[in-house]
Amino acid sequence: MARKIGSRYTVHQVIGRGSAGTVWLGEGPDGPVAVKLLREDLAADQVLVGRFVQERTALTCLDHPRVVGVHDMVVDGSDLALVMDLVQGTDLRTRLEHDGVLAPLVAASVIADVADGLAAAHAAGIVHRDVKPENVLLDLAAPPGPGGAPRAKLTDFGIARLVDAPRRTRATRIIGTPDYLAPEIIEGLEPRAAVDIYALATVLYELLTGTTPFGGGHTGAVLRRHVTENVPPVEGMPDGLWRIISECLAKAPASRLRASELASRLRLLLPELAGVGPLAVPAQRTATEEAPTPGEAVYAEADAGRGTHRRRRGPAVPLVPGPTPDSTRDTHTSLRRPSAGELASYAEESRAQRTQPAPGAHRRTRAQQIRRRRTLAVLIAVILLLAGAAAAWTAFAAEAPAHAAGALSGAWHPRL
Ligand SMILES: Nc1ncnc2c1ncn2[C@@H]1O[C@H](COP(=O)(O)OP(=O)(O)OP(=O)(O)O)[C@@H](O)[C@H]1O
Repeated sequence: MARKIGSRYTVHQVIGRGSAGTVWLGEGPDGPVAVKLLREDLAADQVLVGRFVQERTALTCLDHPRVVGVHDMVVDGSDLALVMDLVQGTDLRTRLEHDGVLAPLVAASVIADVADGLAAAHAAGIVHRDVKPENVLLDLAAPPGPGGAPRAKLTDFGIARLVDAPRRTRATRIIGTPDYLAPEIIEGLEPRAAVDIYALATVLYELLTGTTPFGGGHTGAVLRRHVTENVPPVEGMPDGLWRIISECLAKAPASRLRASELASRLRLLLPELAGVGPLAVPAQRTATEEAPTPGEAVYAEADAGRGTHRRRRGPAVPLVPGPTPDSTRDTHTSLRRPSAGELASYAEESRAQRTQPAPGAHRRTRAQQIRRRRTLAVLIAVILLLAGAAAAWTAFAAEAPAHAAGALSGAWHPRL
């Protein structure tokens, strides 16, 4: 079903859905484009429309091969649309879901591409603020990079901030996706370029291990870990990659690499990563296993219905035509920022949990608890069954002589 967007674009087919709207395959005066049509409620928000128009230049000025370019913005009646480069391929989340983990060479090459895009954005004074696998598109039509790695492009610059900002963002709220939030954002500092580096290092860790370093469980637990915990070394992780990840996940923003440094450090490592197989990682965790501590319970509401770990799906433009992906998932979010007291209590909880040093270990302990509870339940059931059987036997034994006598006499009498 074709539909006109403004006077210059026609859209034909939905190629994906995100929390802010629907992405369509379209046609413009210069050829095929991707058109992100914002949700009606957002498009009807005059403050939001005003902000989009104000930021038009910032959004459309970024021209870099590793960034999905925004060519145009259309405000037309009830339509508010961003016209973008059309990327033929898939997004990094879908690739990760398909593969589980990526080989170190492929992961490093993809992240180096994204770091190049970020370097260009940061040089232009733009902070992305929502770097995550969903916002990295893999251009499968372009010649592959080292080790056959697909070329990556970063998309959705500033969209989370624009969409969340007008009505919901106050000094007390956080914009972003919990797993990728730098600690300084949680502590209330103004997000600078280093927040993107922290998020990108989180993505690199996730590509290599299949899980984010501080994710899992309720949002409050995730925020606490960002602020108070350090990532323990991962068995089998190539040293060079581990050093880069640790530097970029530093709690102090100033200690992190800059985007251009990150890109060049990763590229220097590529030759030694050639031929290194993907890490052997344990089975995926189940995020819902972890119950919130009292301090974290305040975030349960933010988690409800959002499914911070629901992962999705959906190609950008599939090279092989298939069914239209339905990618309805709320990925970025506006959260209440924890108070200083809550952060301090998170730190206390962290100290109390010293026997559970790593998020992975934390989750394993929780799984063990569940197993222990199940074993206990089975034991109690067996004990109750045995007790019942014993009581029944005692009662039977007490009555047995009389029954036996009656039965014997009853059995014999007729024959007498
Ligand atoms: N420029 C593009 N070219 C091709 N496909 C795209 C493009 N931009 C987005 N897509 C696809 O459209 C889908 C939805 O993208 P969108 O940016 O709306 O949401 P998201 O980033 O996945 O999630 P959210 O906006 O909730 O963070 C994704 O599957 C993505 O792969």
